[in-house]
Amino acid sequence: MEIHVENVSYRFGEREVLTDFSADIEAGRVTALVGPSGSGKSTLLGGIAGYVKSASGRVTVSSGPRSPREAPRPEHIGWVPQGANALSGRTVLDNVAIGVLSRGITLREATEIARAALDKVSLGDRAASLARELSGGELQRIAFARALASGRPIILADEPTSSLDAANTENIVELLYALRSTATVVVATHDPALIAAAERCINLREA
Ligand SMILES: Nc1ncnc2c1ncn2[C@@H]1O[C@H](COP(=O)(O)OP(=O)(O)OP(=O)(O)O)[C@@H](O)[C@H]1O
Repeated sequence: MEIHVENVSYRFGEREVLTDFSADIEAGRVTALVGPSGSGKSTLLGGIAGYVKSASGRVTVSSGPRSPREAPRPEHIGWVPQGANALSGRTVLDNVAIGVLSRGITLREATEIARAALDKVSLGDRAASLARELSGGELQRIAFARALASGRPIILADEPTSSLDAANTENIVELLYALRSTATVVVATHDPALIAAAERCINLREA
């Protein structure tokens, strides 16, 4: 799915963020939103997700260049929160299946989808572990597995490697590359390793 950001400005009280900002984000590659602290990376992710409303301009999504544009809906967006965000006393499998169940499918189907997503993030062998037994890097991968299992066409991740070491960062980069064949992947980041790996960087300060 493509994302179209057209002349948006966001306003928080007196403060304006991203004045008259535009960008088109294509499907099929990893896009990084970069820029100094406070430049509006998280705000723009929230705008794409549809929960931060712009003061002017609009954000729309479409399934291709010639397809009609529409406002992003919750069912378009897989949101990957930053850092540890799992139910610590539940298994890794439960943590992923819980999100899938909200689609109204059977427990058995949800479990199968969750297992496939865990395999894709290389956590298949930890499915029965309790989330509290996992490392920070593994917890971040659970968050990606949830977004993946949701089957949503846009995956948004805010600073997904901010608390990770080099090896775990490399795992996340590989994961982003794997995800981009089925979803449009956008990350907000300061991490030089992730910026170097991204196929496109949108610099919010220069825009
Ligand atoms: N809900 C809010 N209420 C008031 N101000 C806000 C709100 N959300 C964001 N801001 C302000 O908007 C500006 C941009 O914030 P945002 O979090 O988007 O920046 P960022 O580029 O993601 O920063 P960082 O790299 O530090 O995470 C900041 O000055 C911030 O204080």
